Parts: sequence; structure tokens; C-alpha cells
Amino acid sequence: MIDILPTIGLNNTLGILSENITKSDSFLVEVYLDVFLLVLLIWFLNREFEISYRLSFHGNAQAAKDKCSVERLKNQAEWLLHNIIPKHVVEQLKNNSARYSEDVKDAGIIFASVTNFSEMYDESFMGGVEYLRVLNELVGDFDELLDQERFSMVEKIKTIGSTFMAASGLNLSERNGNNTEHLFQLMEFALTLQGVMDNFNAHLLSFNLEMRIGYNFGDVTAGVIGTKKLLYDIWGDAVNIASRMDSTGVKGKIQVPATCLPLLSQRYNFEHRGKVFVKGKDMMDVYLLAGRKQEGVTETT
Ligand SMILES: Nc1ncnc2c1ncn2[C@@H]1O[C@H](COP(=O)(O)OP(=O)(O)OP(=O)(O)O)[C@@H](O)[C@H]1O
Repeated sequence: MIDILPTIGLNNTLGILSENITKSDSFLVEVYLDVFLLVLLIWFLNREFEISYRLSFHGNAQAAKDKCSVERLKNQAEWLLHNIIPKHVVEQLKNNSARYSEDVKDAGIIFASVTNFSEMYDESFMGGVEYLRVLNELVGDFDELLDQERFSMVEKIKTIGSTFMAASGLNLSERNGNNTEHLFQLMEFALTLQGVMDNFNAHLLSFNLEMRIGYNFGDVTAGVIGTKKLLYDIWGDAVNIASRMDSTGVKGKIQVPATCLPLLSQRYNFEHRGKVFVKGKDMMDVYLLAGRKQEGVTETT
């Protein structure tokens, strides 16, 4: 009996001990498991985050690339459009469902014709290709002038065969309240065309191209024709007279009608040519530009 009691006590203690050990083991296992699950969750979330970050980085890079190419295409399209139609008209076309026409007061117009180009043009030589190259180079030189700030209000309208047609003051917002400055700009442009022509001739072997210029100003209607292959042009009596000033003009000279004199003679000298017959107008009094008036000194053309 005496021997049995301590045994029972030991057994109880061992039982309690082993129960405690089992409890703390399972607690530890649970803690390890939780920690493991937590680490797994963090790893999984981290991975998911990295994948989505990489995807969004790739997406952003692709979007930036696409945006660049769309921007480039848009710029190319605008560049093409601005080469066909003046900038201020493009803006109005965008806002007004591809329709544009406007009455413009006191626009300047010139027609500059290479009078003897047809003499040079010879289809028997390379189908005329060589001569077209010459015309293309000359018109290219004229076009380049339009990039100069001093001709900012001058707009090329088109070429008609070997005639270069330009106008000024068509963008009313550019005039800044001054309705005559663009007309002087256009006359300076016409004078510069003559200079370009002289320079061109100096480099042209065995041929001398001749140019005749008609100048006028007045009211015109500007508009865009068609919805495909758009054509920007100007029309009106003032345009017809400018064309007639060219066709009835004199080689190497700039001819203007008498109506332009009061304004233009503020800066230029003219010689009276007399009367010429202009279809639809009968006889018109016309003048040839003699040179610039510069601070009392006369510069002759
Ligand atoms: N927008 C324009 N572009 C090119 N040329 C023009 C323009 N407007 C008028 N002209 C030219 O001005 C000239 C005078 O025109 P107008 O209407 O007085 O006569 P027309 O009888 O039509 O011309 P033509 O006798 O040459 O056939 C014409 O040669 C015409 O081609």
C-alpha cells in the first residue's frame, strides 16, 4: 500500500506532464504552421504584385510606344494637310464638318509666269522629264521663300503650268488690325521672286528663263472645293484682274492696275505703261514697278 501511493502520484505527475508537453507541441506546430502559412501568403501576394507590376509596366511601355506612333502619324497627316490647305483654314474645317468658304476684304494676289518655259520644254528629250525637273526646282526655290518670317502673310495658292499663284492677307487674324502691311509683303515677295529667277538663270546653262508678274488687290472669296483631294483656292474680280495683269504684262516686270497706285506708291515708284485691253474690262490703265522708295533714294528693279 505504502509502495503503491508514490507510484500513483508519479503516474499522475507524468500524465499531467505528458499532457502539457502534447499541448505545447501542438501549440508550437500551430504557430509554425501559421508562420508558414503567413510566409506563403506573403510570398504569394508578393508574386502576384510583381506579376501585375510587370504587366502594367509592359502595358505602360506599349501604350507610350503606341501613343508616340499615333502622335507621329497625326503630325504627318497635319503636315500633309497644312501643305495642301492653309493652317487657319484647317482649323475651321475641323470645327465645321469639312466645309469652308470666306469672303476676304482687300486680299493681295499675284500671278508669276515663266513666259518662255514652253520654248525650253521639249517632250522629245526624255519625255520632257528633264525640263519638268528644272520647273520643279524653280518652284521649289519659290516655295522656300514662304518659310521666311517677312513673308508670313503670303500664301501659295497653286501652280498652273509654269505660273505661280500666291495671295496675301487671307488669314484675317494675322493682320493684327493692319490691312495694308500684307500687301507690301506680297510686293516684296514678287520682287524676291524676280531675284530668285535671276539667281536660277545664273546656274542654268544655255537658257534664260523669263518671268512676268501681275499684281492686284481687292475682295476675294476663299474656299475649299471637294471633300476628297481638297483644293483651296480664291476667286473674284480681283483675282481675274491679277491674272490679266500677268497675261497682258511685260517680261521681267511687275504690272499693277491704276487702282493699286495710291497705296503702293507710298513705298514704290511706278512708270505709267498706258492702257491695255483686258477682257471683260475693256481698256485698263496699268503701271509697271520701277523700284523701291528707300528714304529718299530710289532703287530700280
Ligand atoms: N482661282 C483662279 N486660279 C487660276 N486662275 C484664275 C483663278 N481665277 C481667275 N483666274 C484666271 O483669271 C483669268 C481671268 O478670268 P475671267 O473670268 O475674267 O475670264 P475668263 O473668260 O474666265 O478667262 P479666259 O478668257 O482665260 O478663259 C482667267 O484666265 C482665269 O483662268
